[in-house]
Amino acid sequence: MPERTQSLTTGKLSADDLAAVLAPASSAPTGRSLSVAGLRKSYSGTTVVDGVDMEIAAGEFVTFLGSSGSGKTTTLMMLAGFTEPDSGTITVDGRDITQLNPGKRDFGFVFQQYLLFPHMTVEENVAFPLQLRGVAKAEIRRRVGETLEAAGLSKFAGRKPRELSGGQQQRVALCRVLVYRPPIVLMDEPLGALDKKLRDQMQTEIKTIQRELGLTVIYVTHDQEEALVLSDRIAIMKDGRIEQFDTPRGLFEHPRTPFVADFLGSANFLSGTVEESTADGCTPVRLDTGGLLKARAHACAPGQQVRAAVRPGKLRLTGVEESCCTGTVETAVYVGSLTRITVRLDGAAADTPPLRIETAAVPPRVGERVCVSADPEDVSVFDTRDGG
Ligand SMILES: Nc1ncnc2c1ncn2[C@@H]1O[C@H](COP(=O)(O)OP(=O)(O)OP(=O)(O)O)[C@@H](O)[C@H]1O
Repeated sequence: MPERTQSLTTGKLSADDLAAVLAPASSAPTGRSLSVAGLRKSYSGTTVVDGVDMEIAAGEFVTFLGSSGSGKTTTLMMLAGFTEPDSGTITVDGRDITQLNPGKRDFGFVFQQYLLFPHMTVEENVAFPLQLRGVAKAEIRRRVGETLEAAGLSKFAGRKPRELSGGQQQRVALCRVLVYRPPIVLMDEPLGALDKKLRDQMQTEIKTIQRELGLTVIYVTHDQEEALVLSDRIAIMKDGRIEQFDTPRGLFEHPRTPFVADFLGSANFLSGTVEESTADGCTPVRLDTGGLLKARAHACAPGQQVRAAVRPGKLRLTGVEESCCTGTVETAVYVGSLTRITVRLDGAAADTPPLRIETAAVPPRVGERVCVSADPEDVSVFDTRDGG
C-alpha cells in the first residue's frame, strides 16, 4: 500500500508526506540562520534574560531547556518580536531584525495552546496565513487541501477546533504554520498538553518534517527527553543565562558546569584535592573520603580543591585497583533493564548522600564490600571556586 494511503487510513500524520507536499522545488534548505548577541530583559528591576549570545545555523533544531522561570519563553518571545529586549541584537541571515515587528519577521509559531481561531473551520484556520500573504484563492485551496491530506486531517476540514482532540488540534496548528513554509519556526512547549504516547509520536513527526524541509526550529521545553530526541543542539538555561550550548552528547559527556552535569541526567559529586598529574595525562583526585578517582585531563593545579562529577551509569564495581574507592552496598533495587545501587564510601560523613550507581551486570548484595571506579573520560572536574 502506498505510504500516503496508509497514513490516511490510519488517520495519522505521515511526516514524510507532509514534508513532500511542503518541500520547495529546490533542494536547498528553507531555513535561515539566526544570530543573537547580548540579549537582555528585566521586569521591575529583576533581570530575567541576562546576556544571551548564540549562533544558530540554517536548518538547525535548537532547544532552550531549563527549569521553570529560567527565561526560556522570554528569550523566545524576544526572538519572535512579541517582547521588546532592553538591549541586544537579533539578526537573520545577517540582517538586523531587532526592531522589526512580529508580522514582518515572517516566523512561524506553535504554542502549547493551539491558538486556533474557534469560529473558523480547520480548513479556514490553515488557509488563514496564506490569505494574509495575499496568495491567490485557487493556490490556497490547493495547498491547504494537500497539507490537510498529508496530515491525515482531510476528513476534519469542515470541523471547528472544539470538535477535534488535543492531538488533532495541535496537528492543525502545525499545518497552519508549515503551509506557508516559514524560514524559522518558534515552538513553545507545543506538545505540553498531549499525553505521553501522542507526544512521543509527534516528536518523531516534527523532527522528520524539520529535517526534510531544512527548517530552522527554535524550541522551548522543560522535558529533557524531548530536548534530547529533537535537538541538534540544546541551550541549557539557568537564571536568564545560557549555561552551555552544545550537542546532546557534548552536554552529557563534557558538561562545563556542575549545574549542567546534574541537570541533564544526574551526577554524583565527590569533593577532593587534585594530586600531581600522572604519565597517562589524567587528573587524579584524592577524595575527601580517602579514595583516589582519576578524571580526564583538566587544567588544574596540584592541591586545588575540586568536585569530581560522574554519572550513575558510568561508575563501575570492580575488584580492588589502584584508582578506586572502597565502600559498602546500602541498597540494590532491580528496575527491569538495570539495577540501581547505592554505596556508602568508607570515610564518608553520615550526612553525605551515598553514591548512586546503575549497572546492567549481576548486582552485589546489600552489605557487600565493593570497590568503585570509573573510566577517567567519564569523570568531570569542577573548581570549587566556580561553584563546583
Ligand atoms: N511580563 C512579565 N512581567 C513580569 N515578569 C515576567 C514577565 N514575563 C516573565 N516574567 C518573569 O520572568 C522570569 C522568566 O520567565 P519565563 O517565562 O521566560 O521562564 P521559563 O523558563 O519560560 O519558565 P516556564 O518553563 O515556567 O515557562 C520568571 O520569573 C517570570 O515570572
